[in-house]
This record gives sequence, C-alpha cells and structure tokens, in this order.
Amino acid sequence: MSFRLTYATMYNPPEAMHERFDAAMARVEATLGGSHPLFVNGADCYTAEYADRRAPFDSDLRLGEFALASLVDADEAMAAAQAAFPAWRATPVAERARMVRRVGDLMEQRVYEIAAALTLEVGKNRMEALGETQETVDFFHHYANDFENHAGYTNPLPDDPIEGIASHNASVMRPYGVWVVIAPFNFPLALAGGPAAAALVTGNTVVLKGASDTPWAGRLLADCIRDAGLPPGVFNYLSGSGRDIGEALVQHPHTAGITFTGSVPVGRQLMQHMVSGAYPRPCIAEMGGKNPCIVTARADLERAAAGIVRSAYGMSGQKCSALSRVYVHESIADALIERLQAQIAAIRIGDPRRREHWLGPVVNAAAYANYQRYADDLRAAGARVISGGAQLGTASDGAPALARGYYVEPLLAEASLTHPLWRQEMFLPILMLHRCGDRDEAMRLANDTSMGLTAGFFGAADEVAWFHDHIEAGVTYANRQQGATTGAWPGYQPFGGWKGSGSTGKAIASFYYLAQYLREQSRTVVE
Ligand SMILES: NC(=O)c1ccc[n+]([C@@H]2O[C@H](COP(=O)([O-])OP(=O)(O)OC[C@H]3O[C@@H](n4cnc5c(N)ncnc54)[C@H](O)[C@@H]3O)[C@@H](O)[C@H]2O)c1
Ligand SMILES: N[C@@H](CCC=O)C(=O)O
Repeated sequence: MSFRLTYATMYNPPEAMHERFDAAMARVEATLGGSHPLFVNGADCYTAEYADRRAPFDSDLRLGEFALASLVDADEAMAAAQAAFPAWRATPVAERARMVRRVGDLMEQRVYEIAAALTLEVGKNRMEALGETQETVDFFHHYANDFENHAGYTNPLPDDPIEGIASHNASVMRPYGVWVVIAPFNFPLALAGGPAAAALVTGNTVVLKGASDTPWAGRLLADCIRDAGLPPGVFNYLSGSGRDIGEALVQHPHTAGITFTGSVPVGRQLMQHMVSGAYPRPCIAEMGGKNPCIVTARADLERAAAGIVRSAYGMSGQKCSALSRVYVHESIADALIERLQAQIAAIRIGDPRRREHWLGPVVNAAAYANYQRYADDLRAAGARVISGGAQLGTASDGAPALARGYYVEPLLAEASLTHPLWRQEMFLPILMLHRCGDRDEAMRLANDTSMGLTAGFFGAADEVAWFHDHIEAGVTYANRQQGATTGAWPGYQPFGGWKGSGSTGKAIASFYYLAQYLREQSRTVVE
C-alpha cells in the first residue's frame, strides 16, 4: 500500500516528506516579516490596526504583521456575504462542488508551505502540521463528494393518493444564508476549512474568524479559496479578537448560522444567543474535552503506554481530543507507570521545525503560566508528580536554547479524586492517573464528567464490547497505540462530542454532517 498521511500513519513517513518539508520551511522563512491583510468581498482588505506576531518557540522570530479587523470590516464582510448569497445558492450543485474540490486541490499543491506556516505559527511538529493541512484538503474533497452523492439532498416523494388529481411532492434542502465560522487556535486551518467547506458546498456564504493567536492559517486558506475562483463575497476572512469581532459576528443581523469550535464557556454563550432573538438559528458548537482512558488488568501494556503518551502529550496536550485522565487496574498500575516513564523520558522537546523534536512549545504566555500554576496546585494538594512539572528554558534547568519559547515538561501525576483538575480541561501536557479496583469503577469515573468527546480503552478483545456499551463519548478507540484518544481523520473516524462537548450529536465528516447546514423545504405542487 502506498503511504497515505493521516494522524494514524504520521509516525512513520517516507523520507521524501521530510526533505520536502525542510525545503518548504526554508522558502517560507525567507519570506517572513510581511503584512497580512484580511480578505473581504474577493479582495485584500487593509485595515488600520495590525498585530505583530512571533513564533511560540522563539520570541526572536518575527512572523509578520497580521490585520486586526475593525467592527466596520466585520460589517463589510457580512454585507458582502449577504449580497453574494442569492447567486451562490443558485449555482448548480455540480459547479459548487467543483469549486470546493478545487480549493482542496490547490491546498494539496501547497501542502508543504502551508504546513511550514502552521509549525511557525502554532508550534506544532512537522507531522502534525502536514497532517492538519492534508486533513483540510480531505475535508474539501470529502464534503464536495458527499454533497454530490446525496444529490444535493433533493428527494422526490410519492404523489398524494388523491384520485383524479396530480399532486407532486418533494423534499428539498436549502441553505440558510450567511454562515459564520469561528475557529480555535490549535487547528486553525482544519477547523476553519472543514466547516467553511461544508457551508460553501451546501450553498451558504461564509465569514470566517480565526483565533487571535493564529491569524496566518486562515489567511492561507483564504488564498486557496480566492485562487480556486469562488465569486467575490462568497468567502470572507477576518482575524481579530473573539470578544470584539467574534461577538460582533455572532450578534450581526445577517448571521443565519454558526459553526463554532472552541472552549465550553464561549460555545455555550454562543448557543444561548442563537436560540434567543426573533427566532432560533442553528449553532454547531464543537467544544472541549476531558478525555479518559481505561486500562484493564488484561491490557497489552506496551501498546497502552504508546497510545497514552501520544494522546496525552502530542501537540503539548493542546487537542480537544487529548487524553487527560487514565484509570488503570491496580494490579498493573506500577507496570504501566514504569512504561509511561520510559516513554516520557524518550520524548524529544525543542524547536518544532527540526525533525527530531516531537514536542514543541505551548501556544502562548498564558498557557505557559497556567502550566506552572497547575503543576504547583497538584503538588500543593499532595499529588504524586511522577514526571515533569517544570517550565523549560528557565535559568536553572540547563536548557538555555529553550528560553525563548514556551516549553514545558510532559507531566504525569497521581492525584486524589477530589482534586478539581480531574474535571477541568487544562489544554496542556498534563495527565492524571488513578488506580481502580475493577473495570466498573474505572467506567464510572471515566463517565463522571460533563464532557464526552473522546475516550480510549486498553484491554482484552472480549472486553471491547463492554467498553463501547458503557462509555459516554462520541469518538472511541480500543487498543489503539497510534493514539489512545486522538487522531480522527475525515472518512475514517467521524469526530464529534457527546454531553457538554458538542451541541448536535452529529460528528464532523459524518454521514449526517452536511444536512446541518441546510433547512428542509417540503414542496407540494398540484397540476
Ligand atoms: N470539539 C472539537 O472539535 C474541538 C476542536 C478543537 C478545539 N476545541 C476546543 O477549543 C478550545 C481551545 O481553543 P481556543 O483556546 O481557541 O478556544 P476559545 O473558546 O478561547 O476560542 C475559540 C474561538 O472563539 C473566539 N471567541 C472567543 N470569545 C468569543 C466570543 N465571546 N464570541 C465569539 N467568538 C469568541 C476566539 O477568538 C477563537 O476564534 C479547547 O476547549 C478545545 O477543547 C474543540
Ligand atoms: N481531530 C483531532 C482533534 C481536533 C481537536 O483539537 C483528533 O482527532 O485528534
């Protein structure tokens, strides 16, 4: 089988992938320092204010200046999207699908350059960055194909059974209008591009807002959409603060629907807003996780340790799918901990541009400070900190090369079940472990959370059905060493949360996803 990049295969890429990434990184670095405007109504939009941005792994490395949208810019983007809606909605399905697919094609041609930019902007390692870019390509292709396969969701229905009268029926799905997409910092391309692709192919027009820490990714997406030839106003890109520009978009009278990906508090606020007002409007909110993994007495511990470490610490724990809680049978807990310690010790931390570094920094100064606060909280509460617990690059740790970045150690701790961090999403490389007397106790604790995004299991084959029957999570993995709770890929693993992790119960890239961007119209026509 030829190599196909997914989050499950990214651990063993062909050598050529490294060579191409290194070459692309050199090209992208040679152009750093430029000015990056917004994209509104088919044109670059130069605005009054710009934010200077630096790499999270090196404060001396200036990426460039990125436009900060004003309220006027937001209004212009919404007006452009509203004006473009009638013609885009009327564009034949095949033509919309062709253009959306073309965005994916163009992004695929630029996959190495865009991945290099993601490494520079977010601090993720090269395989995570290449993975995210390829995932975005796949979203554009997947949704274009899916919409065509559903024949645009138009379904003829039987004529009414009225004698002597021809009364024809059909169900037609129609787009809503201007769809606002609000993206998080950690997957600023895929979680902007995926929802945008879904909204566009179904006939909505889009205004995208990127996260404040990651304005570059959205602009690179906008370039692909512009070059694919989508008409002016169909897609618009803004970067700026959530509190100002995000809220302005959410409150805007043209907003017909929203896809928000981000934290629980913000997601809940948006959902509440969208059900209030003159009438309720759709809000697809993909939110946080507090993802558990159960390890039973009969688990393969080598496999478990590999899967746990990849999911707890990959991308410095800054994935909604990241593993933060392990419940392990007491009879094998020490053996598992020993293996986890060995795996953690082997993690190479440093400049994420270099292929040997699996772990880069956390995203910003606030996350860096939170890490130390949580580590100190755990210690103060009497937790047993088994590995990690310190920021790196401080004067005393002997790693001055790391001093210009937000580097921290992967942390593993055993803590009392009453500790508040068992319930709080930290979004950092912090894993907490608890020893359980039996698997039912482990399941009870795993489900004792208001969130339900992903969950992992390591045990015997005849225990897997029990895991699936009882676990309360939208994305589940059994005995997966490629990632105990992380690494879903469009077309392979639909991705969406239960309980407080998601608002719809329908997953990204699932069979049911695109229908959420459409409203049904029942049509009866009597001859
Ligand atoms: N379920 C998923 O698929 C998924 C995927 C990735 C990340 N996440 C979650 O995202 C979070 C991390 O991302 P983050 O720190 O960027 O999240 P965040 O909630 O701080 O911000 C997300 C986006 O919302 C914007 N925003 C903030 N306040 C706003 C407001 N009042 N009105 C409108 N927009 C506003 C931000 O500017 C950003 O673009 C974690 O909780 C993580 O679990 C979930
Ligand atoms: N889709 C990614 C997570 C995205 C959220 O941050 C995964 O499955 O690991």
